[in-house]
Amino acid sequence: MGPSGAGKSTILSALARRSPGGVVVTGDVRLNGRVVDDSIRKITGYMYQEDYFMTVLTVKEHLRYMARLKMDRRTTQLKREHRITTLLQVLSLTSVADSRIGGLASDGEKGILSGGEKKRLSFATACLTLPQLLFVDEPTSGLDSFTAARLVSVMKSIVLSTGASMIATIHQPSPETLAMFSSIILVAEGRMVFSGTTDEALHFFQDCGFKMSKMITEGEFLLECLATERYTDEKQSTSKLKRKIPVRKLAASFEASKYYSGIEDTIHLYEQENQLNSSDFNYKEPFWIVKLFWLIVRGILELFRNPNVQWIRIGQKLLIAWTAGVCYIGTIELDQKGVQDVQGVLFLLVTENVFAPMYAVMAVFPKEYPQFVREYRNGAYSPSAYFLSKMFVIGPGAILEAFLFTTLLYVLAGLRYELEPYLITTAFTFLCINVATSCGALFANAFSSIPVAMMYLLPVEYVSMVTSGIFMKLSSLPWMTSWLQYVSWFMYTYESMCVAQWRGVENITCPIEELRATCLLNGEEVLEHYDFSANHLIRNAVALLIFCALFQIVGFYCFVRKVKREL
Ligand SMILES: Nc1ncnc2c1ncn2[C@@H]1O[C@H](COP(=O)(O)OP(=O)(O)OP(=O)(O)O)[C@@H](O)[C@H]1O
Repeated sequence: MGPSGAGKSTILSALARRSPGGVVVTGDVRLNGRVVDDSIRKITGYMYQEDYFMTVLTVKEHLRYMARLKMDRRTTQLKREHRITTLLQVLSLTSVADSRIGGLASDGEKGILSGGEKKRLSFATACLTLPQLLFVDEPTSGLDSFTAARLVSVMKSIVLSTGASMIATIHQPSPETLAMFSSIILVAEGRMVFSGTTDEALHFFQDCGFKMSKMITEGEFLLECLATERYTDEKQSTSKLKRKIPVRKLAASFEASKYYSGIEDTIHLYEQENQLNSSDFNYKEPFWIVKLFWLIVRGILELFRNPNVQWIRIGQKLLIAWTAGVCYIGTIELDQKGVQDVQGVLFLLVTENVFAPMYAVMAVFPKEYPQFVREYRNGAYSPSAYFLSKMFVIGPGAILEAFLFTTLLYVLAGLRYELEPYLITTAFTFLCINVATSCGALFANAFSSIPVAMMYLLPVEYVSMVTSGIFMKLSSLPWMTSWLQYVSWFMYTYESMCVAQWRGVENITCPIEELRATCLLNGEEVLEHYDFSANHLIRNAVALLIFCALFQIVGFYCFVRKVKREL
């Protein structure tokens, strides 16, 4: 307990070994005398001050997925369901078990669960694994004093029923709430100022010269003793304190007091009597592949539940295909004008299948990052399982969009009505889209923010587009930039689509016989005109697969590096 900014959350996360990146923690964290490492994350529960949930899930679904990701792999389905049902009942969440969790206030969405219900759901999530030690950061913030006291009371009964311990930070407890804590640690300016029972704390501060007015509660009195701001004019102070003592001095007085030596004796006793043995950590987390599976299932469910993500984008795609397609209806013939029209449609197919999926993926990673951080710090899954699950979840949606877009535009524009060219066009659309999504994942994770990522991505995209053969003859590229065509995934896709349309076309009409020398008279000439070769299909497919793999590997490396740096 301590005033705002005293360092409560910092010390709690340090004890739970969940400190954010950049926070330097010195010393050991000991559990019954034994030094613990980061594996403590898997065997302890942690409830954060702010809630982050996948808001389109229902309360029960959320708990079910978290149970699959976190509960001991030996737990049976029956026991999992029983644990969820019990928690829902004890935390009075049964009536909202099938309601969607709703958005965060900061999302601008209206939340379906109330603030108190979300706090209880957070607590249920932290309790799922029956942890023997629970860290709870400001469980009562934002709640009225009655609801806060009720919540702490329910938390305490759940924790006691499993024989566990709970360490909570608390800002301004009501007398009822404060009375529920068996001992308190008072913190100010990042220092421990007192540790013991509430009664001992009152005695300690009164010994230090503070006088408690009858007008204020015990909690208010303790907070006022720790208040760091100094009043220039005593009359401005609502405090009835006799005098102010700097926190540094208070901490020194505590260290010299009998209460402090009592703590040292207790620690010593615990070290001797309560050495943990390895069976205390008898927790077997679910297998990596099982976590990956449930992350994919959860991601797919979210995708289908969230119309903004999927259905609207599919509708938008079909609309673009239709709008573009109707402009070409009846225009494509095997003549000189038709060549330009076909090349135009192919250009639309390539660009539309690159930019939209790439930007969609770029938006996903930063949006979900806060929730990933929470779940990762709680030991729910690894960065590799999360990253791969995203690729699996985003891939099919993007492919469905591409398939619908390509098919509609292909038919409306009247590209070659034969199975083989259609299949080649669709296959390269799939490959291109996978390269684009992988590239989006790479840039989203390689840079600190999306604007910075865009700053680097746009030039790369433009170079890739300019050297694709759409805008200039590849043979006319100057020698120092001609190699760029081989790193242009636009080029590999565009060339393959051109081959699909023009390979085997034997006659393209020329309007004026005298101009035959300047006309493109068959498909082979069209391909030659663009410096493309009909033999490059396999090469292009392999190149796109290599791009995809490369972007995924580097993207994953950047994601892991970012996680390691920040967490
Ligand atoms: N021991 C410490 N040494 C240096 N800086 C610290 C220490 N403890 C906390 N801080 C810094 O003080 C600031 C406030 O810390 P923290 O958020 O933990 O406070 P809090 O008591 O939880 O605040 P609130 O009640 O407003 O959530 C943070 O910037 C944190 O990095």
